[in-house]
Amino acid sequence: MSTSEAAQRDPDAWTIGRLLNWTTEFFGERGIEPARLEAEVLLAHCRGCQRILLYTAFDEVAGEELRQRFRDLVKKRAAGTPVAYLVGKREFYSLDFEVTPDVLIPRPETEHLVMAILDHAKQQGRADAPLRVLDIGTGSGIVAICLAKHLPKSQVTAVDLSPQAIEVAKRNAAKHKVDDRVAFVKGDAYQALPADAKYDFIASNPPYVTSEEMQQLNKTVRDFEPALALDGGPEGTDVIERLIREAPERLTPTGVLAIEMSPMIATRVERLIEESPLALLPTLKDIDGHARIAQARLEG
Ligand SMILES: C[S@@+](CC[C@H](N)C(=O)[O-])C[C@H]1O[C@@H](n2cnc3c(N)ncnc32)[C@H](O)[C@@H]1O
Repeated sequence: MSTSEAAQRDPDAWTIGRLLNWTTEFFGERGIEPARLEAEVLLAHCRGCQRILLYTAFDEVAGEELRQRFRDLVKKRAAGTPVAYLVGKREFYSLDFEVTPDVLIPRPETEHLVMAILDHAKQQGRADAPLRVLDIGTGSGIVAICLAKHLPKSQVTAVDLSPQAIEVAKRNAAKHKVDDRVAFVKGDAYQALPADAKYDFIASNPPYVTSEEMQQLNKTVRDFEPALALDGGPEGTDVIERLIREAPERLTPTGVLAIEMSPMIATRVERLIEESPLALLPTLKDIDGHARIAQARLEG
């Protein structure tokens, strides 16, 4: 008897479909959204299949071992652990990246940071040039690695204060076969870089949550993602101020600095650029129309 025939005989059998429906309701009641998607991602992970294949197995009875594994993850998710940490990966810019609790979970907004740099490289007609690129606060390495992949002759330097994050980023660079062109540096912003090093592009998604906002963050973010990746100090601009202040010495004459920020601090970040020797370029909006990427270049 096949597992789907078994399901037809026993309406109480835990089929893939019933597990999904039950978990979607369970997550929904606890405010875990998108409930269906999260249930699917966890079940597909436990079953070792793509999410889409759950639908062809809808009537299949789930074995005890699969149910146990799934139950454990559902419990952890209900207690707040983000799905990306439970499955150990997240997609960004159409690539899969390893994530652990030592790194921020990649956000879709950050794709605008990658696109901003790629657009500048194309506009300058230098996408295939041997560019020098710097990513400050690399975390899982997503920005550095996507830029290395799409700027095939570039040499990328990726900096982070967290040695644990750098280990994750190194594995991601190897996985995506750009480890020969991405150098990782443990350090504080520009401090550990050679004194005379200059870059064609500086990208950063720094910590930019204000101290007040840190208290109001969703528990799944505040209690599980690294504070070092989020906390931008009282105004959210502790790291951003330093990135802007020291950029004039770090950019090549045609170089561009692009910084991801929260729309809440956009005006302040633009003012910091205007007060610096840099020229402010138009701020880019994200898909929701929020000011998201501040940009600057050397004056003149
Ligand atoms: C918002 S996360 C961004 C991670 C990754 N780039 C991304 O977009 O998902 C900020 C990162 O900056 C690092 N960081 C915080 N302060 C730093 C500093 N002063 N110098 C270098 N890295 C820093 C954190 O460890 C964290 O990995």
